[in-house]
Amino acid sequence: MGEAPAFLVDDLQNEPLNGFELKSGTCKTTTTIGDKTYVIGGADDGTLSIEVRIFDSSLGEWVQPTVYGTKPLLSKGHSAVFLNDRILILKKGAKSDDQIWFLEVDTQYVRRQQKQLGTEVVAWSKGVIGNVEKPVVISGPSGVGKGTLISMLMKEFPAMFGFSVSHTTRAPRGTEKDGVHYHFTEKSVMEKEIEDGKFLEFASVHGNLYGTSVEAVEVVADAGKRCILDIDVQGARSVRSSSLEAIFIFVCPPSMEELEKRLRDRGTETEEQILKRLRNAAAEIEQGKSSKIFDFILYNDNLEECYEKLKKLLGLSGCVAAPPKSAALREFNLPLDHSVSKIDDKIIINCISSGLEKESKNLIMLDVSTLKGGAPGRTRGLDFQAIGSFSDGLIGMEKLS
Ligand SMILES: Nc1ncnc2c1ncn2[C@@H]1O[C@H](COP(=O)(O)OP(=O)(O)OP(=O)(O)O)[C@@H](O)[C@H]1O
Ligand SMILES: Nc1nc2c(ncn2[C@@H]2O[C@H](COP(=O)(O)O)[C@@H](O)[C@H]2O)c(=O)[nH]1
Repeated sequence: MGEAPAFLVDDLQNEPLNGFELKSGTCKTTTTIGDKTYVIGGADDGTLSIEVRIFDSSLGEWVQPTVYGTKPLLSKGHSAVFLNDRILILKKGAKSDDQIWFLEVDTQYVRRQQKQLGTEVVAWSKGVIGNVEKPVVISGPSGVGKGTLISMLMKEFPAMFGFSVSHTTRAPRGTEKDGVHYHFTEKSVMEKEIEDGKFLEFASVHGNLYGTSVEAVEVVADAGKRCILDIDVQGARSVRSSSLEAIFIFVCPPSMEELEKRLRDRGTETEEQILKRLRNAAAEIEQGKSSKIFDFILYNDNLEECYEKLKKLLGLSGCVAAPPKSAALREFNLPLDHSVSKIDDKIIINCISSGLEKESKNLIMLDVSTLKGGAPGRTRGLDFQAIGSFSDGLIGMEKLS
């Protein structure tokens, strides 16, 4: 709660239109939803990110919400459009991969956090152009061959898949590199980051802490790739109940004897660790097979055959490795001078650019009808089209991609 700067209260009383910048010239917008007015923009304390304050007219008070997610950096202004449960923010003069953001105000994720904290919560999620396929979660007991199968997939389809690099408190094995195989982390540091809400899931596995940070998944989505997560059953259960829609695959060994042989032959664990991992394997296999977490169960007996089955269920059988249809790589430059309107699930952006002799206008349509994901990760499924350009009365139709 707090005192509102006088000019903001004046602005709020005098500004009838949602989504447009306030007259105070501070690059703030207001969006009113019911009793609440969300004031979004640069804070007056010199912070570099876009801040959010809420004026609750039923209480006549300002509320400082708890803000989840990475905050977008300030730009030269933005437009704001309310879409059912979130506010679309279009940043002016930002780089093409930093223009579209969502401030979630009433999504399932936000409601859950609000219930837990008992305070007002909002959450930021960056928008990703295009429809990257659902992430793939692969689980199974230690030594079953998850890492081997994932390496084969990434080698054959390097442009299609990206690995979610987990955090762990265990020590690196001989050839493992920090930031590539894992982010090797101190327990106290990881525990603090978990407390700060930076992890999508985490679990204590074979005596160490492992976890998937929100950032690990976002980095892969930003590169326009399909994310692969190699996590244990507890982690898979947490992801299943999160807002990350994924395909869940459980890998089983042909027998416990073969699992033990693989673990021993790998030669990366001490005898004590091998025994611990084998003890845990029985329970993991039991849960993997019986719980409703997994969409598919794969038996990794013959490696090549198992790999072919994995490709088949990912829709890659007979597929020639090709670059993904990654719309995230498309350029979309939002000029400083534009106006925004909303028709159903379509956002119409009217871009005005002045040349030496004449002014030309471009109409861009941003389709938000098939949004997927969202906080605590990226919002996918955005598409945009140039629906017209006109100068001197000439109108042209063109698809941007
Ligand atoms: N189908 C298979 N037949 C025989 N050996 C296999 C097969 N699949 C994997 N392996 C071997 O088994 C060992 C364990 O495989 P891998 O490291 O991929 O297991 P993992 O499930 O990723 O284990 P962890 O969970 O401990 O990381 C490796 O030495 C690998 O080469
Ligand atoms: N819940 C999570 N489990 C994870 C994560 N990263 C890895 N793992 C699982 O841990 C075991 C052991 O891995 P190892 O590299 O020490 O052999 C294995 O089952 C992995 O699937 C994670 O981020 N979260």
